[in-house]
Amino acid sequence: QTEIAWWHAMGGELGAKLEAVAEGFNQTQDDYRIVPVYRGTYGETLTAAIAAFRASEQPAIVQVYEVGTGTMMAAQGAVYPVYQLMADNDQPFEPSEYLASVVGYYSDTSGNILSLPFNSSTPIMYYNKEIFEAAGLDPETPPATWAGMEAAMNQIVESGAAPCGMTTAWISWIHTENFSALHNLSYGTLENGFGGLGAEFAMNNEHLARHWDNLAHWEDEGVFRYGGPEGGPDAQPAFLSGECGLFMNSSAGRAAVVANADFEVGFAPLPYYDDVVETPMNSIIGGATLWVMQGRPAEEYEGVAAFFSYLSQPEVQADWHQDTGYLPITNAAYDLGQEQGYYEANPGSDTSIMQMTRVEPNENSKGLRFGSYTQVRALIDEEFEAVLASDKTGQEALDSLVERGNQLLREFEAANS
Ligand SMILES: O=P(O)(O)OC[C@H](O)CO
Repeated sequence: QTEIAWWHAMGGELGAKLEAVAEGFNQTQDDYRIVPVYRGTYGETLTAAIAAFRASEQPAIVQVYEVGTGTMMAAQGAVYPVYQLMADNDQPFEPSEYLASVVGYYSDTSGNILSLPFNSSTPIMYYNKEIFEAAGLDPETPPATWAGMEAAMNQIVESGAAPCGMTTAWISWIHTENFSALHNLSYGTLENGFGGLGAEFAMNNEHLARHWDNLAHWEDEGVFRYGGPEGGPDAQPAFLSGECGLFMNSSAGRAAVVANADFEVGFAPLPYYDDVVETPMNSIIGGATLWVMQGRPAEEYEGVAAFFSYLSQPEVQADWHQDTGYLPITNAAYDLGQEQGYYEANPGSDTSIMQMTRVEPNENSKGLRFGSYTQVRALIDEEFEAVLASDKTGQEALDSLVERGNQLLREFEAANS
């Protein structure tokens, strides 16, 4: 039996479900055994995979978050493109069967898909209906705008319904990148980096600056609680324990919410500033894809291709989507959920899909692709924390982010062209 290592970044409920998916494949045949290995956060997993490749100790499969795509695409020689892997191993693979917005994110300029869409998500809002009721808010009408959010946060705290109005995961992904997409604001030149390595950051606009200032102001007032850097590890516990009434997180936060919330949870699209856009754009995808690394024995690649075919089956995809809150990656998996009556039986389970597909994505909302973005994400957290500490205004922090981020982009461009 050939063992195939799969490095991943899924802890908690998601990790358990990922292991069940691998075991599901292992049970279907005897030739290969997928061995999942948890490597920490997305950032840590990507860094570990690159270091392992340099030391010739790379796994066959590594799960890389969406913002690592630019780095992986540039890592020629390290990556075995998925379209090629499937063709080399005679496994059928039809990109048009996958959701268009997901395929576009992970294809090269010739339209070839380079990594396997496995767990794509998009951020949504969760809220505690019991806290809403206790605060005198309508539990069936979550705030749609940031003005409504401010009023709801204040009412939750002032009424004594909970000590915290709102908390959030991912300042970078939700309150910087998706914020820009929803409000139809450019994040960077050259179509947010899709047009080539020469792109520059351009997110230092007054609207994002105001939003960062607002978050800092609400934190000062005690109605917003910062969840920490990168994924915001303190946010989900603060929501699940009933301390914060509203919570923004990946649609895949659904798994933990369903497993652990002992109150009724509402699901809603992300709020927007109605003086910036009349109606918000689509949100952008997050989550991760599976990249195959070069340099492993041929029999491992046969097994990887068979595993990827297994992962793409409608039943496997639909189960994973429904159990976790990740998007249904194939059209067939979404159709299957509809036939099963899943979305009707589970109100809010399609909030993510609706929000992502409500308008045709444009160059500000189809996503971003920049090199060295793991480091840029760390800069976003650092600059945002400087605003929280009142060391900088939102505008000063974003100007500094653009300058420091562009420095990283120029270094990345020089190293990869
Ligand atoms: O929590 P996930 O897996 O949906 O990922 C969130 C972000 O997209 C990571 O960049």
